[in-house]
Amino acid sequence: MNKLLIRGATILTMEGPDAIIDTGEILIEDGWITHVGLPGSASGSFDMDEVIEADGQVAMPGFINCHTHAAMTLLRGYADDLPLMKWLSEKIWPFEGRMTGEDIYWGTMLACLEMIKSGTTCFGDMYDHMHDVARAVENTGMRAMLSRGMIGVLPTGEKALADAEELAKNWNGKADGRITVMLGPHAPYTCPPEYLDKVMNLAAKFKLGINIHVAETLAEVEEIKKQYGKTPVQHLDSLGLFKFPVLAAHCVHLDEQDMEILAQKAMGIAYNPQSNMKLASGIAPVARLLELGATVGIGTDGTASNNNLDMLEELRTGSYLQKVSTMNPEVIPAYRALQMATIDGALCMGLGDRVGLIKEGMRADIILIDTTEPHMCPRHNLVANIAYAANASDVRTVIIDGKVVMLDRVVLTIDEERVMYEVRERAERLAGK
Ligand SMILES: N[C@@H](CCSC[C@H]1O[C@@H](n2cnc3c(=O)[nH]cnc32)[C@H](O)[C@@H]1O)C(=O)O
Ligand SMILES: [Zn+2]
Repeated sequence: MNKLLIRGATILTMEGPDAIIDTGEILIEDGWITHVGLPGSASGSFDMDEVIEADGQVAMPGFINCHTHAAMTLLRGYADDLPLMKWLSEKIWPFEGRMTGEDIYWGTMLACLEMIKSGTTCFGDMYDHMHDVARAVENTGMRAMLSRGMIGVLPTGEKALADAEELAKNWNGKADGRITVMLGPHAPYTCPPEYLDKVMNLAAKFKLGINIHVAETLAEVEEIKKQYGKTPVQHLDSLGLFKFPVLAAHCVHLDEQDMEILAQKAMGIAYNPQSNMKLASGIAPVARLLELGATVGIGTDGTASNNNLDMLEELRTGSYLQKVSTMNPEVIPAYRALQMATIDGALCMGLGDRVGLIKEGMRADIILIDTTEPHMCPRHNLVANIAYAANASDVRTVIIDGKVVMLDRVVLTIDEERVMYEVRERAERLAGK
């Protein structure tokens, strides 16, 4: 058995606003959190394989980015300052059409590197060549929910379905259980009802959830209303999509009935504040969705529309944006924002029984954040300091599934130089330079 002890840290368990343990310790055995408590309370702490001294640091669950397209790091800074439909059809899709599986592998490696260095331990992905994405997840030690993006209106629509089936067969539950699979029909405007029927048949056959972009822009809502006489959410509901566990990304333009449907029937909603701001898609009515009882996680979306994968930045923007758009500073307080970026993100991807809390019986996805820098001083409120003041570079150490993947800012599973070299070369080639 492998035993890892973290001691000296202040533990922000995320089990509740008061569930904070000062200078506590966490025992991890074979990747499981088996003890969380006061100093000296871990039984048999003398026979550890590894001890991490974490004085001056906060231990909390790793961040969970519940909506991204990891390999889009290759497109970071390639096409900015455009609206969604023009951005996708004129810039992004032609570039993506030139990508190979190897490109996607290296793009995902860079994303994993960036995520680990900013404290993200788990991400939800939707892309192409998912076998290569899975390889990167396996090699870097990350945890991920993977879905093959499927665009039904393309000639490759049928192949995408076959790929999705392959992905489920080959990778669901693999990489020591760190990889799970969902189906990824891209959006209602790219997947007509007959195509979504096929997706639902696959979901039933393989017992998979569905990851889909919904109601991202006003243009989408108008188009779907014109075609089907219903809002995107009500259209999907009438097709029976919500009989399956659905993770709905964006959900920016909703009416009250849409919000009730999502609150009652969706497994989760991925809120992507920075992407929605940058593409000027709009502001998702998250404060209202939460009032109605919806589960909302936070996503960065891909780095072509963000342009980074920094979850601390994202949760802060997400909270501030709701405050200003409702003109109510009380909505999404600091602790709520941290919940959305951890346990609620896990729930959105069906992983809430496994990760998102520091609690006995959960897998150990834990980050250690330094609190000794000037911008974290004084400590009136630790939660506010983390949610509103911490930087990605304050994340010192990252543990995923009980394995130390970054120790004191050195990523142990990835050759940083090599990854950046590969991505630079490939990005240039893909851009046609
Ligand atoms: N090219 C694939 C599908 C890729 S799925 C994921 C797609 O979502 C695209 N994407 C990224 N961000 C967004 C967004 O915010 N809204 C809609 N699509 C997005 C992304 O560029 C990518 O093309 C095929 O052969 O069917
Ligand atoms: Zn997306």
